[in-house]
Amino acid sequence: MALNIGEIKYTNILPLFFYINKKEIEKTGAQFIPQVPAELNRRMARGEIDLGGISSFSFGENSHQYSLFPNLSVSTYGKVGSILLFSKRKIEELDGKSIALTSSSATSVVLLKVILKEFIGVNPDYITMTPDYDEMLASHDACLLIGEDAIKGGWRQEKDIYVYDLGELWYEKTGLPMTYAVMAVRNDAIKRETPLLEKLQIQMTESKSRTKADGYQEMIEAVLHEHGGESAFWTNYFRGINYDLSENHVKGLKRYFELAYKHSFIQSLPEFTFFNYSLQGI
Ligand SMILES: C=C(O[C@@H]1C=C(C(=O)O)C=C[C@H]1O)C(=O)O
Repeated sequence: MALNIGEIKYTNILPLFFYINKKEIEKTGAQFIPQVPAELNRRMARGEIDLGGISSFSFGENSHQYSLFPNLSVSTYGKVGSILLFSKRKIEELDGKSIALTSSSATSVVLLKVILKEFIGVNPDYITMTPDYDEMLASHDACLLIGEDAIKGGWRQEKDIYVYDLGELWYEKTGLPMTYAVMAVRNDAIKRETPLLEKLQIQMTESKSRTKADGYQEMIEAVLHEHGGESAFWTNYFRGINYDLSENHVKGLKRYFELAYKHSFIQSLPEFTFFNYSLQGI
């Protein structure tokens, strides 16, 4: 059985995939599956995807079956720019109000709930919706969007709408980085496909360094073509994201899972197991 590889279809993870030699990988029969995180999470839990950029929350829910690619993630120390709560009211005034949550996310949905419950002390009602800024705000007091849905919502700069960046709120409250996505592999695939997984690990790690080395400029040409916007915006966006998974990132994730557990958003605390840790420095 060839390897199925999940690729988050938002731009935030692109630095880890941009320079992968997909043709070479696909020659083995492997395929890349671009999808929103929530769909990749589901397919990976069912065993239809073997390796994927997935929501860190979903890793936490299935950690006994997954291992992490070392030193790869989508994280920030503070502002992320693409995980945004758009609200008609100040965040402190959302108690008892209704918040529409994007159906594409897992990490950020729980991050929002944790922040509101633990740090702000409000209890809104939540409803999950297909991401659509106008429809969500037409019938709810606030909405949570991620990825390009959030970025494009931010570009609207609507007065009367408060915009909260969850990465920034998390950092203010905890002083820790937040990791939104990890590169996880199913343990059953490791036994079957070790050499190909090592090749992917090396290529992703190299893609991370190479995109960073030119300030993401070659990659941004492709992003501009697909999404528009200003080159300076994207440069600032990718420079604000941190693609490592250091001990400090794991500390941030552990804090996140402890709070999620405290408020019953997750059933148990995850274990962190790594694939091929010895290659982490490359
Ligand atoms: C930075 C982002 O990180 C993401 C957020 C995720 C989530 O909330 O589950 C999952 C993967 C990442 O794509 C983003 O989508 O904007």
